[in-house]
Amino acid sequence: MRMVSPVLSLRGVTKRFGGLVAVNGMDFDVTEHEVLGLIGPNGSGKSTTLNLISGALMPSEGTISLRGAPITHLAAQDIARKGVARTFQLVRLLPSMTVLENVKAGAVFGHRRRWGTEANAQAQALMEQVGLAGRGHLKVGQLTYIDTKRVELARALAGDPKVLLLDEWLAGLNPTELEEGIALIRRLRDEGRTVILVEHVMDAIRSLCDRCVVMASGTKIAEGAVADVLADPEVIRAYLGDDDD
Ligand SMILES: Nc1ncnc2c1ncn2[C@@H]1O[C@H](COP(=O)(O)OP(=O)(O)OP(=O)(O)O)[C@@H](O)[C@H]1O
Repeated sequence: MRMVSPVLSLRGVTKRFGGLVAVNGMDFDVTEHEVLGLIGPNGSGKSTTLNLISGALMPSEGTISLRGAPITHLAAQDIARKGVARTFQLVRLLPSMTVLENVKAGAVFGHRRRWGTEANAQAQALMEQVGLAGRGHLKVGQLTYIDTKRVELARALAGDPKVLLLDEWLAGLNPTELEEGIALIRRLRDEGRTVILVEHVMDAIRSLCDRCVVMASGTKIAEGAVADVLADPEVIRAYLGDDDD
């Protein structure tokens, strides 16, 4: 059997906030070109897990490795530089800057730095890819909600990340936008990107993910092929106990 070495590995990753264990001994791998869904009821620890991977938070225990090299205690900007890019649940862009400037900022801070004409050319290509062609001159503050999300995605892609973390990127979209958003992520998948998708939209998980990891109360309760995991009685119980879904 051919061994596929993981792009990203978590081993025993734990995060405590005072007495609360928000993430409890998480173990999982993401292999190259895989779209891994990270799902679970509200408050189960998904965003905290992404924050630990991207370096916004430090784990209390455990190890996070990128292509076998530990990144556990690096600062967020160093982790970004090594190739982990993310989008946020609440879009974080520079509102007084243009779309083009925001996308190019991603090329400066990312894994593969680009400047000048090279950064411009790449930003134009990415804007086209995410559906923002011709809108590079607009200020981000003038955009519709879905377009700000497109900018965030293009900015995250601009540094050529080895792993892309999408934190509820589809949240808040109307049904038409949702279809466009899913198609957009599918294209990323088809071009071989490695992605962790935190998402409440189950149709998106079903249509985009190879595998998923399910969290409940900070702990991994299931992992595997999407259809199997979603049929797992423990997973169903965890979701039924969640009043918000
Ligand atoms: N900075 C923090 N300080 C204290 N507690 C926190 C902090 N961040 C998260 N928590 C708590 O950790 C737990 C996990 O939260 P987290 O946001 O990771 O869940 P989630 O699965 O992403 O939820 P949602 O689906 O609602 O976004 C929750 O109980 C939350 O209140």
